[in-house]
Amino acid sequence: MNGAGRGDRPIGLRVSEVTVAYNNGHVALHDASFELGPGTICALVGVNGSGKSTLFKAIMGFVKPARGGVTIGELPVKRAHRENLVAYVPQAEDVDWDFPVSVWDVVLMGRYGSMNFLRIPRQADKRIATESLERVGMLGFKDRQIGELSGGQKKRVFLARALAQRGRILLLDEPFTGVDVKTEASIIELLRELRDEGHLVLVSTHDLGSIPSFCDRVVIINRTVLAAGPTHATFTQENLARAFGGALRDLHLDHTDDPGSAPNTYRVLSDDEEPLVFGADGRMVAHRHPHEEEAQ
Ligand SMILES: Nc1ncnc2c1ncn2[C@@H]1O[C@H](COP(=O)(O)OP(=O)(O)OP(=O)(O)O)[C@@H](O)[C@H]1O
Repeated sequence: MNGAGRGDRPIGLRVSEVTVAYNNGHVALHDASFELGPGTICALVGVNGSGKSTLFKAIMGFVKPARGGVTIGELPVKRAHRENLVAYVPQAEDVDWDFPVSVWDVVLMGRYGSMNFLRIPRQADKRIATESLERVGMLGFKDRQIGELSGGQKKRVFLARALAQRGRILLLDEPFTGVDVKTEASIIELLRELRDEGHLVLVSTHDLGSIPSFCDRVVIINRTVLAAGPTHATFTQENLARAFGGALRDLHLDHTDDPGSAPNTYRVLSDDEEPLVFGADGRMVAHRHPHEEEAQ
């Protein structure tokens, strides 16, 4: 473990004018800038191909920006990763599930950065791996091969690996894709606990409807940062329309049932998950249907 080192302190993240071009010349991100402090859950949203995974890869040091840079707790990326400050939960498609390895081995990998070159786990490593599996409700599966788990169970095991790493920053690439409602709720609960312990959690998701319920901040991207800030100010109809354009279903509801009151106009943006409902003033009413609001 890092003992009383930097790994136990609150750590923020700064992305400054990051431009990433792939070898084929495609510029996936240009001039992307935002800053996040510790004790925060931030959603990263954008259409397919908008550069979310590329941004994670730049933060992880897997791709090198052509311009700009990332600092993690004031440290450059390489140094921050040597100090185990960032844990990453990749998209399911980025993992080779046929690799013959048990759930226990996957979670112990989260401890590699703290082990010596022989990678023999100490009691403390085993204790942390056990606690991490317990925290995601997967301890009972510890001897299973990773390839034999369901999609949602695999996600929870990778989350346990990230927890075992004890990074102060957690990057989660689409953790809710293909998981059931109960698992999503338990992952969100865990992210809230981590936020309250001072972690910074950056989570990319297409599940727009759930964002206002658990994210303090939002970064909206489309090959650059379109908007970044507190959820209430950033997660607006206007910004979402800019980012998603025709990719979201957009309904207008004129709500004129009560002849005695002024008509309310609702606008519903939906990504086929929970709909987002905005009032006539463009402010979010709820992430539910207006008729549900009415029934309360
Ligand atoms: N290794 C690569 N080589 C070339 N182009 C790439 C590479 N990886 C990604 N891209 C391109 O960069 C752009 C951004 O991809 P990225 O995976 O970052 O998007 P994303 O926002 O994570 O998308 P999704 O929501 O579909 O996961 C896309 O146009 C993609 O085709």
